[in-house]
Amino acid sequence: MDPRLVIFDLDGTLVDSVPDLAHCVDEMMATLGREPRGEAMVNEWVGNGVERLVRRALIGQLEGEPDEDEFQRAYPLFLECYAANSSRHSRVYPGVMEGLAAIRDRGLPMACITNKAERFTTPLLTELGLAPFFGQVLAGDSLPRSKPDPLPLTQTAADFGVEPGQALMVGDSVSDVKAARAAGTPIVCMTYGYNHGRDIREMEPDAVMDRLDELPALLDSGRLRFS
Ligand SMILES: O=C(O)COP(=O)(O)O
Ligand SMILES: [Mg+2]
Repeated sequence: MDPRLVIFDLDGTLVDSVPDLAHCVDEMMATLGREPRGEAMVNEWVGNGVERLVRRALIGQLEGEPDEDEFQRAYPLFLECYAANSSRHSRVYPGVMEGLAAIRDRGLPMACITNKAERFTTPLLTELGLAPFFGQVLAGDSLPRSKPDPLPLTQTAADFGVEPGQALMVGDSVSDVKAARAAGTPIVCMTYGYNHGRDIREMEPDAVMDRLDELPALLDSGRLRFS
């Protein structure tokens, strides 16, 4: 049995966005007279929106808060850089276009839910040719609460006229798993994404995939259960 809606996360699931994010983190750090962080560290800090990424970059770790004055100087620097560079080096992962096309050809509606801010989400989806696949896109600042809160998932399901348990979420991080569990939506995760340096299998998604074009076979296997 197929889901009645498939919801995709963006960063780390569809798009490898770290090259552009790290470039702008490092530009920002240089302007502040500080050391660059580099792609490996930025990889661990993506997933809770660009504001949280900037805060993490300033303190050099996942948890904690930077000096507020420095954040107020830093954040506009990052935003300006990323507005001009959000899809310069970002690429869809191998298998993504094929996987999305296969789900579309199966007649299943698709939505995208990201914690990336709306002003960056829309251009990125458009420039990488992903926008036409999605009937709806919710960004990190589209609603009062974002993933790991279930609100974007329950809202999207309602907008498509289905129950959350009739949808499938495809993500890459603990925030996706928590949001999906809280919404009652089955969740499959990509093994290659960004999960703060942890293997996503630890969060026990319903299944994992190495490439998105494995999704049709996973649906055919009957391993996933929808209400
Ligand atoms: O932190 C981000 O901006 C990316 O978030 P996403 O993985 O929800 O797309
Ligand atoms: Mg993600």
